[in-house]
Amino acid sequence: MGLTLLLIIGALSFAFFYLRRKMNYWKDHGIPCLTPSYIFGNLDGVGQKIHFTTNLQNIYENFKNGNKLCGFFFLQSPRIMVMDLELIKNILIKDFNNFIDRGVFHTDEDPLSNHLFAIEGEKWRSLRHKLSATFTSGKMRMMYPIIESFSSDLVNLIESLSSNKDGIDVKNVCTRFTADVIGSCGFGLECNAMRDENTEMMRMGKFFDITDTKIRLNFFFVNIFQSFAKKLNMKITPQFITDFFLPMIKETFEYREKNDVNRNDFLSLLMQIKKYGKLKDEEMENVGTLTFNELAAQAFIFFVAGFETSSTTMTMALYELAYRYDIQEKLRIEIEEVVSRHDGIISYDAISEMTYLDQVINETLRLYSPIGQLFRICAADYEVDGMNFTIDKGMPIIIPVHAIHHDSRYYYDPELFNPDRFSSEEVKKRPHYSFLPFGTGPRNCIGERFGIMQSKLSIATIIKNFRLSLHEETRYPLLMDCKNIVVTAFQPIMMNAERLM
Ligand code: HEM
Repeated sequence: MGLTLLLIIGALSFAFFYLRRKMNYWKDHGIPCLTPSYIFGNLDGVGQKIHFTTNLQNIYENFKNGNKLCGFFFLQSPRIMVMDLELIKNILIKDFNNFIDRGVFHTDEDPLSNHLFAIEGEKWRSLRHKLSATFTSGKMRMMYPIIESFSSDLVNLIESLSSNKDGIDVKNVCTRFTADVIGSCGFGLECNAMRDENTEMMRMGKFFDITDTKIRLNFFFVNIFQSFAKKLNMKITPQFITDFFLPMIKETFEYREKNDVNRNDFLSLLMQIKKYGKLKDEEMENVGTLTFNELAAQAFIFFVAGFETSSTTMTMALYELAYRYDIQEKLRIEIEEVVSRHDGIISYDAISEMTYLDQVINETLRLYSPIGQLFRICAADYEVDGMNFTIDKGMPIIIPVHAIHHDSRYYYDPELFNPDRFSSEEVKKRPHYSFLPFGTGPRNCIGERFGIMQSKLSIATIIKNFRLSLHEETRYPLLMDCKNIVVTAFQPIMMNAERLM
């Protein structure tokens, strides 16, 4: 009995001193850090009372003045938050070769996990090189008619819902539009989500809406304890997603190969790279072919990365426009004017000329960045310019995009939705790298053009055809859902839409 008690006391003391030493990491390095708790580090209340992004913003606000970076603890693991814009530039661009990877979990046992967002080093570089050709402005122009073909369904859907006395659930509408667009441009599928919201694609889209506790815990576990999770043969992609996507991509792929089908979508472009190591009719070097699993993982990431981000951007822009009649009216005047010069059609050239719409979207992305932070891993010890401090090899780095976008040093009255901040004169007054909704540098968002094109077309279509206002039960500002990893409102955003003739 006495020995057992002694052993327990010994083990507890060891754990205590081990943790205390660990949690002194930043203090020992002379780097500012909020006092962490031994169990949750600096994540106390995250996912319960506070969103991860807001938590980072609080840390940022504590240390932003006079510090290039600060430390924090992700549970017991030390991480760095970089706040200085020059240092951000160095990490994302100048010294990119030392910060290529994000440290996202992926494994060969989970074929859909080996996608561009997660893979590392030279493998990433080679794949990115291959895929870049699928996102040029020429390719966007080519895909535009596919997206445009959904405009009439969008108008019909809103019109059919507009008599609902509880208003229109705007997130639901935007998600259904995005499911149809991405299903079609990604996989050549007719999802019909705008005609029937219970389609499989909509159910799959909920994958990123990580409020399901089991999916959420698995997601965090595999990412935090990566080697352990690999030893346990764990996967990041839920089985029901793999069971849906892999056969669907395989079936479409085999059908197209057999029947020599060529369509202006991502799958066709990926199939060309798979077969020829390049796009078929283009003068470009052979960049090496893809395996079927590599192709499937890329088609899948286009869906995951494009789905929630684009529908959130559309939703939040419409929410702000419904609240701010003056901005909505100014935007409508621009849309009418530009469209009248393009035979009444919201064509690719027409949306390219809508500069105020660009400003509205940029301001939405500033205020509600769907991805609130960027991640990088330090590949080799890195001396920080102008500081007597070296970032250790393997250290995870976070760039707090949301906090920078809400920093009053860069954006006066930061909580106010004001698209005028993005006029070319105002943009020139701000420092570079104070606006990073798509990241920057060689590992920025590859789908930026597609995300913007889709958001612009849908917003222009809605504002041209409807006058929006918030339903009386929709609050302003919104209460955000702290459980979700992306920016999502806690309650549905309900709106009224009056048809314009
Ligand atoms: C408004 C819409 C979107 C936003 C705000 C957004 C934002 C981002 C951000 C912040 C990153 C990380 C960049 C970095 O670490 O520097 C990223 C990466 C990525 N995004 Fe997007 N994204 C959007 C739409 C899309 C779309 C439509 C697609 C695909 C069709 C896409 C595909 C990707 C991929 C594949 C990556 C990983 C790139 C790499 O690691 O090389 N995104 N996105």
